[in-house]
Amino acid sequence: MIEKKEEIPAFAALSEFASSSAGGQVLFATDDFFAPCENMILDTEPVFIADKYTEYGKWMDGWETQRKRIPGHDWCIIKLATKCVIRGLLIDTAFFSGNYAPKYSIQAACLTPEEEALLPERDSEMGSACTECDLERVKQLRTDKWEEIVPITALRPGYEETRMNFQKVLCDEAWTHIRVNIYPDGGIARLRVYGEAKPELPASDHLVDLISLVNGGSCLEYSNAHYGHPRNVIKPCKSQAMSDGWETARRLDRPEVLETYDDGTLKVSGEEWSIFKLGFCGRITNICVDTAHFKGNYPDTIKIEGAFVTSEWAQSNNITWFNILKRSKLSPHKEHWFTCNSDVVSHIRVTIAPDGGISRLRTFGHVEPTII
Ligand SMILES: NC(=O)NC(NC(N)=O)C(=O)[O-]
Repeated sequence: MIEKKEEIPAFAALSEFASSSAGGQVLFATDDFFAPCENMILDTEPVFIADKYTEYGKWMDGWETQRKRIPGHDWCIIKLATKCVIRGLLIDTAFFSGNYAPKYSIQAACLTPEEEALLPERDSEMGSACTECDLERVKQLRTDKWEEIVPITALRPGYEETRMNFQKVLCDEAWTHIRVNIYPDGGIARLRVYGEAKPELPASDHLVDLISLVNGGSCLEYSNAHYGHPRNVIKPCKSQAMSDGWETARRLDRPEVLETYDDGTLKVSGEEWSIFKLGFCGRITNICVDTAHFKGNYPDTIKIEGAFVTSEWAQSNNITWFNILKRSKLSPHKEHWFTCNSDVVSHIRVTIAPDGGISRLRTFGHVEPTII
């Protein structure tokens, strides 16, 4: 019998707001005995190392609490990368077989910085559990602020065919924090929160990165994402590895030199592109293209165009693009800063030639407040 592979739900293609590279952060956990809660938001794929043990027990690549011998359950608070509407979740129990959390629920809230400051300082040491005094401080966060967005739901163990626990969320409110409850205890390898950013409108005299994930930017289309998806380049932090950037496959038509550019350099045939919707419409004045970690595989050149599109995005073929950054040479493992003076744009198209990888792209500008 051929086993049916589980389908990945459509919401998993949306922006992701819990992982640490997106800017997610663990603020509180009741227990980090076997493995700290921060592991749950790591960007890397979880791994299992059979003979790796710590002084507390088996080393696990996830969040794992101790076996509870008293009433209650374990839980943690995660600050999301930005205020967002949550459309779905992934609770990956990879490699937690006899020790996965059997049930979970999710609550969400919009917390102010003052409320966040009520939380005790985070101690992410393995072997630790929160104190009564910590719990008292957390209780000051009013419980009426927390809305249940996923009721108590069973999880499946971390075997290859059952580890991916996807959960659709039906709620149109926007949240800044979530509380992950596990019943009564156990382990979760990774948590992902998918949705749409709903950031506050920045003041018009502030220079903001209009394309940033945390300001609501998103990737709409691309020609090639063989080694890394272009949505990575709009994450707020500096990338930590080549895998956390946009990297295309090598173009097979690449060795054919077609023409010479005005500056005398040779143009190698082929190009790859990606298209982004900006979080806010605005005029771009400063661009940063970071090729960090791309050394033998940085693109030869980059070109950036913009468009102002008021209707719902359908397809890129009938869009009129205008130039924002003319074709510019890139170099390995470096931030490249450019100044420009664009008209108001809502979308940008990035063209790299002939292929290769970039780790981050920043498009700083002023929000055009009349056209949001
Ligand atoms: N073999 C285990 O994983 N045991 C325990 N967990 C760890 N990490 O040692 C447990 O059962 O909770």
